[in-house]
Amino acid sequence: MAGVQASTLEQDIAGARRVLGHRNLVFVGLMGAGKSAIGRLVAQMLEIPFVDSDHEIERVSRMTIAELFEAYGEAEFRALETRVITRLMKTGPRVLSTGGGVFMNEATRSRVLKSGLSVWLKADLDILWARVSKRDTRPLLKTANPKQTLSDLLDQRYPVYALADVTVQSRDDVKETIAAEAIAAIARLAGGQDEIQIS
Ligand SMILES: Nc1ncnc2c1ncn2[C@@H]1O[C@H](COP(=O)(O)OP(=O)(O)O)[C@@H](O)[C@H]1O
Ligand SMILES: O=C(O)C1=C[C@@H](OP(=O)(O)O)[C@@H](O)[C@H](O)C1
Ligand SMILES: [Mg+2]
Repeated sequence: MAGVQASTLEQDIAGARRVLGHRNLVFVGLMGAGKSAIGRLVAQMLEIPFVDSDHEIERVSRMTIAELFEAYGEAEFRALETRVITRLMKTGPRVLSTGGGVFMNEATRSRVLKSGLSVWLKADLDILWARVSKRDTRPLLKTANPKQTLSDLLDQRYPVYALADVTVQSRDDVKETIAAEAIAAIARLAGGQDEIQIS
């Protein structure tokens, strides 16, 4: 019944907000997983602020991600990304959707695991490819065989993304359903973890 589902969602929202406390909810995962789209939706549902690290980088640099890669190279982009995430992790709560490389940085990952709550949006290669191939905004995929590049990144990164606190399967279902699943998964952490304070 719709009423029962609605009240369950409301309970999950309240539960997730309690579990989160002052922490940031950090979405991690590969390009196309839906971190930006689902993160924004989850923030709306939890009624907490939303920040996308790529958008924040574009705002402070006044350049697009593609322009940054082009002008300064990946290393400089990563340095900027680390600075932005480090700053954002100091206050909360908010939903923070990261770029796919953020959680691969060991120091950043430790910071997120220590003071945030991380959700890995996990998706199969074909779903990721179907989504990212519609746009050419991702410089790492400007290769001779971008699907193979994505597949290689998946092999390298999935063992690391798996260190996130929660895993949610991102699939071809409406975004609201995936967002609700992420919220339910966070609510289920109640009692399972000590509150971690932001330092
Ligand atoms: N569950 C979904 N169903 C349909 N389209 C989706 C879903 N999740 C994400 N998308 C779309 O896929 C594309 C990539 O999503 P995005 O949020 O930018 O991923 P990421 O930030 O992880 O790279 C966007 O066009 C987004 O609207
Ligand atoms: O995986 C990566 O290393 C990257 C992912 C992108 O963000 P999305 O994961 O939001 O596409 C963006 O930060 C940049 O192109 C690099
Ligand atoms: Mg994104």
